[in-house]
Amino acid sequence: MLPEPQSPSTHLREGDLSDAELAVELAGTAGRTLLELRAGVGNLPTDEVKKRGDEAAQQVLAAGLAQARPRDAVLSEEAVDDAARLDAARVWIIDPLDGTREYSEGRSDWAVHVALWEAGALVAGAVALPGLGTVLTTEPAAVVPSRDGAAPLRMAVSRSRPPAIATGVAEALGADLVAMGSAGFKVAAVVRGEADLYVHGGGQYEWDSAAPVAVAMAAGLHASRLDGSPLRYNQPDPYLPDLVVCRPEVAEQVLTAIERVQRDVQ
Ligand SMILES: Nc1ncnc2c1ncn2[C@@H]1O[C@H](COP(=O)(O)O)[C@@H](OP(=O)(O)O)[C@H]1O
Ligand SMILES: [Mg+2]
Repeated sequence: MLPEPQSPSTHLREGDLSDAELAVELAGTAGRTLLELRAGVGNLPTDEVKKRGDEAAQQVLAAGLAQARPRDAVLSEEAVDDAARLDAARVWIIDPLDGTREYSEGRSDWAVHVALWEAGALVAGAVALPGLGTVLTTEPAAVVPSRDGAAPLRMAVSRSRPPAIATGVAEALGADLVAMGSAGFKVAAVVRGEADLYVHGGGQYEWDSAAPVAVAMAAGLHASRLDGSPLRYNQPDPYLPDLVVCRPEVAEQVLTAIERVQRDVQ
């Protein structure tokens, strides 16, 4: 039996939960709502399932944030961007349904992202993985399992639009490619020890990576742009087209491989 979709408004009050606890609560609630919705859609066209999923999850997160953090700004994939966020001290960066395609296909590789940016840094976040029945968060941080250093690296990439750079980097590292949907699910695969790195280029937005990167960095993983520079959030243009998340012990090797492959294709 799936849990009843809850309206967070029934019990969320300002100050009841820490920021990380709130992120977990909201991402988990949106995830359960999405599972319930999908179980009840029958054979609706996939575009309609995507639309309903995006809307339902947005509604849960927006209502919960308005209730529990009424003074904070929000940047969401599913809402009109309000420039007031650029002057706000605290901004929630949310992707109500990441991996919309996979969700609509009945797969489990999709996620709900809730992150908090405060004064220049990601300070709290949660990534719900409803298909796996789990939520990763920043506090308590996830514990990344150890890996067999002799085994080939496993590199998570987009299953529907793998970036041009992916194959070259995998070859340079002798890595096996593991294709899956959703930026959050791929970062979570590295956190969960199912993959060792995630490389993306060619297009994405702040909401696709903010919560996953918050969770990954809290767990001690490396996260940066492909050129090794820091990922910056709450920028005027939320386009943030590339990133790499990997185990810290392979970060230097991975960044060197990316640099070499990018130089070769130029
Ligand atoms: N080239 C690109 N341009 C813009 N967004 C991209 C992109 N490649 C991936 N994304 C976004 O990143 C998320 C993960 O994609 P993928 O599964 O291909 O790795 C998806 O988010 P949404 O599902 O929230 O739209 C997708 O839209
Ligand atoms: Mg997304």
